[in-house]
Amino acid sequence: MIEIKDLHKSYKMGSNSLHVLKGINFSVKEGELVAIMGSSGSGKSTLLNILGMLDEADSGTYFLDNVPIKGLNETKAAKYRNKFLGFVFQSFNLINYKTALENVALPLYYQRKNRKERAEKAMDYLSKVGLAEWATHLPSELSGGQKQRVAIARALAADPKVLLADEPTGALDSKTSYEVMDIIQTINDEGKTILVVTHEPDIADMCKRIVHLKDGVIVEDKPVKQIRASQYV
Ligand SMILES: Nc1ncnc2c1ncn2[C@@H]1O[C@H](COP(=O)(O)OP(=O)(O)OP(=O)(O)O)[C@@H](O)[C@H]1O
Repeated sequence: MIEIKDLHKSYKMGSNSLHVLKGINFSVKEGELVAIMGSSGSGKSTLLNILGMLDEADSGTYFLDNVPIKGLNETKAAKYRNKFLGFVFQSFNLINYKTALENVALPLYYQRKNRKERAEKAMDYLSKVGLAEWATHLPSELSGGQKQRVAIARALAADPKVLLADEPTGALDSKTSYEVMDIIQTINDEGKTILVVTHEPDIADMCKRIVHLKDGVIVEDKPVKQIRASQYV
């Protein structure tokens, strides 16, 4: 599904250059639930922005569903992004004047689904995250965890092949964080490929595999089960 090889990225700042990603290699198969973990400044967001086609690497290759991303022009890239990738952000990014249902229906509007289909599908996705009863509420009337669940339902409504979540629990207390991760696990159990960027080890632990980034290089890439087993020997 995702294959990246020898990815490098630097940021230019005046005459200086900050080398942030220093030769990243990894691949993600369909149906995986992967945490990209690392401390602040390790390069997680930079990597996620490249994976999300919001930014380009300086060198290296990135194949998404066997298509090389570098060769795409902007229009094609946008189409490809909308078709393949769904995003969930730390700050939810909901539209404040739209109800929960309308927020979830938005990608369906862009897919030119008719009104009835939009309402039905959006309701299905809201139900999936346990918020059917909150359909007519505005984001301001929802808790942080509920807002994130609406954001997840919205991302799913576009039926992306891969869900990219950037610190999805970063603005939530631990109990609510676990509830949101429970939903992410359920969606993954149903087959969705998901990448979760986090700096919190207990959130990474709720994924199936952890890619540990440190100073722009991958220092560990292992299934969670294997990491847990090695902790008990
Ligand atoms: N647009 C930019 N211009 C210049 N430097 C940047 C830019 N974006 C990020 N950086 C720098 O690149 C390094 C990696 O940043 P990045 O945001 O990828 O790390 P991160 O692991 O996601 O950190 P955090 O958890 O704090 O978000 C940091 O030193 C940051 O200051």
